[in-house]
Amino acid sequence: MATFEIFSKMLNPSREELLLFVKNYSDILIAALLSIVTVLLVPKIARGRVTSSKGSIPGGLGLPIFGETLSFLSTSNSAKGCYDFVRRRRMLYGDWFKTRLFGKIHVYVPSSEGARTIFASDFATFDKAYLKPMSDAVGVDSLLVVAQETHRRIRRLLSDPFSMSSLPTFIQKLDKILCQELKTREESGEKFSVLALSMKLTSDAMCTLLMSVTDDKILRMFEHDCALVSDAMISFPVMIPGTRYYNGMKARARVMKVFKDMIAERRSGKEYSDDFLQSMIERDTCPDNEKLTDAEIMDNLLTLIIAGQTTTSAAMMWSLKFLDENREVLDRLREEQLTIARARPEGASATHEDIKNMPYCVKVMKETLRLANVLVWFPRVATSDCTLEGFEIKKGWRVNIDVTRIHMNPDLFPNPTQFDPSRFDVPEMPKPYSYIPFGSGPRSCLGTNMAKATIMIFLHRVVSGYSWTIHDWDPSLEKMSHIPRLSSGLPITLKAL
Ligand code: HEM
Repeated sequence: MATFEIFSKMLNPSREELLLFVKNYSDILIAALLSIVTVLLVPKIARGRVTSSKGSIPGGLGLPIFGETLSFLSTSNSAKGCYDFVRRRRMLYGDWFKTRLFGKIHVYVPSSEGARTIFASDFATFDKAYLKPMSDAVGVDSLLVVAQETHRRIRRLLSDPFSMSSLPTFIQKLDKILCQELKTREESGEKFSVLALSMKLTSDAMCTLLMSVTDDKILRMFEHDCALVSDAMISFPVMIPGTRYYNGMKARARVMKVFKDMIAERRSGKEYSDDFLQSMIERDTCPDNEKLTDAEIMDNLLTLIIAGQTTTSAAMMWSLKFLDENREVLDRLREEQLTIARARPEGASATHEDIKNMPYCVKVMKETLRLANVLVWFPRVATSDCTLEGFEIKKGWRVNIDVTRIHMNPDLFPNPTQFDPSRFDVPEMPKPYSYIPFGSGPRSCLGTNMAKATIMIFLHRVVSGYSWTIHDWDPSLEKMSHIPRLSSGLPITLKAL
């Protein structure tokens, strides 16, 4: 193409090209625009670096109000992922640093001691705090964002489907879906993305467990729309068509409408299987503290699907990559898994009992979660002035437990970038709160047992049934994701053993 034509195309983009540009860069464009306006309106820009005096935390706060939001968004929009924003600042300021994002001062807490203090003071000195787009995505009645008293009630009522007693049924349902999906993919011989498969599996398993949804059209709608809502969690929260935030909020509205219709249908007297949604509806006549409002049911159904799907599916994807890179670990795991598979009658489901007999798989799962850090930090807000390890924290500051730093600290985990399940040969961790993939305390992960079981059943079926070939080794991370995931999704082909 002649140079003139190239320039002419750049200056006169097609409608599709413009839309694609807006979709990919809208958050950064909006943040850049707002930053420029601030620079013009505020006469003195306090760009100064805040240095460390005794008790104060070092860090650069950037522009007034917007702080380093632009840099955060642009790092999140790169192939290194949003945690690179933290990594770079740690190199500049040291382990403890502060920054300003979306108008709030954020402190990153890099130590297991700091994590312990925060977990122990959850609901007292600290409370949960999400960035605005995150709380908009899950809704004001979500377990993730409600205040202490409401949290206690909602958590108690949500706990049932995630108890140990519900696990055997969940494992059977998941195993059935998983076996079918793997068989279909192996038989087709075609390349597929592990991430896409694990997103589908976790979404379907959750929708079946919570609402007994089996209609494929509705399942695909949930999978698609919940992923859009999740994508909106890192975005600039303004309703401009074409942006991630806009698309996420529209998807949220569609999902809410389906939930509302399902609740109305069930109340109209249709018969339904015994599931979480039904158990909530049957509480209609209970006192207020023993039930959920419809808005609470809907926000929390969405929360559970998103919280369970994105985290667990990312861990499943990383587990296959780490195993492929560490063949001696894979061989040992396969030996264990084949013993279990061969002891089971032909065609029978994997069971909860099977999982209890997989000591090496437990270590592989734990090491995957340590190295993958699917939740890169855990956000809180200080509800009063306090100190953390001698550093002053002001009321209203965001305090992020930097679990990635803790899990990658060489003093706690020697040679931390190495995938080495044998670290977990010893039952005790090197220090309390040094291994916290599911958090701790009153806000710890509600789906811990389910997530562990899902990853282990996945590993069991893949490793004992198939070998795989990875078709793309590009280490780039997905852009604008709050969860580190390979942008390739890890494309593989399967071959039956
Ligand atoms: C590998 C998978 C998973 C990981 C690594 C993970 C991790 C976490 C962590 C670290 C927290 C606490 C965050 C904090 O303290 O700020 C959390 C909370 C939560 N998780 Fe998970 N999670 C996973 C899977 C699941 C699943 C399968 C579900 C259920 C469907 C789930 C539901 C929740 C909920 C509802 C909360 C909020 C609890 C509360 O605030 O009381 N998670 N998760």
